[in-house]
Amino acid sequence: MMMATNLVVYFSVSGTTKHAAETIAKLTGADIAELTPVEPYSREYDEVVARGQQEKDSKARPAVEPLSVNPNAYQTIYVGFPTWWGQPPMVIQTFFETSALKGKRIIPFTTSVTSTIADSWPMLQQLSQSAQATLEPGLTANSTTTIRQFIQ
Ligand SMILES: Cc1cc2nc3c(=O)[nH]c(=O)nc-3n(C[C@H](O)[C@H](O)[C@H](O)COP(=O)(O)O)c2cc1C
Repeated sequence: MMMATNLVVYFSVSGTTKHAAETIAKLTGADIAELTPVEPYSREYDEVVARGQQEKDSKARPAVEPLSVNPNAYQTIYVGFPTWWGQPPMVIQTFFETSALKGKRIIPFTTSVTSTIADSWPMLQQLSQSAQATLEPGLTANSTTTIRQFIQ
């Protein structure tokens, strides 16, 4: 079996980013891997908000389980996350800092209510620079139509 050269890595709490990630993987023929925190997030919205806020304020790096694939085997990595307070959740920082991403193309995507991928750009730029990865224009993946247009 030929290995895909693209990988979709995503973090999702309530399933919206998971759905977007699956759509991107299907349209691009990419492999897909979920970024899973060692300590799962609650299903209760208020608890997610409280934990997310605490992690953001303390600049936490929540531990994540090893990915089901080795990102090093791919050239292009789509990295997806829900926007939390106008930026990526801190597990995305964990991912960038604990993966060997040197020389990789990173295409970020986010789901949100109103925020766009541009809001997350400063943090993504900083993380990509530190990882010596190339940050490519990404997308706000709130609809299948937008995803289709981007992939075309
Ligand atoms: C802790 C928290 C913070 C959020 N902050 C924002 C925000 O700043 N901007 C926005 O548009 N949506 C915000 N949202 C909404 C989520 O980005 C949106 O519901 C997202 O699609 C959820 O993705 P998921 O189902 O993959 O977890 C926030 C949600 C949570 C739980």
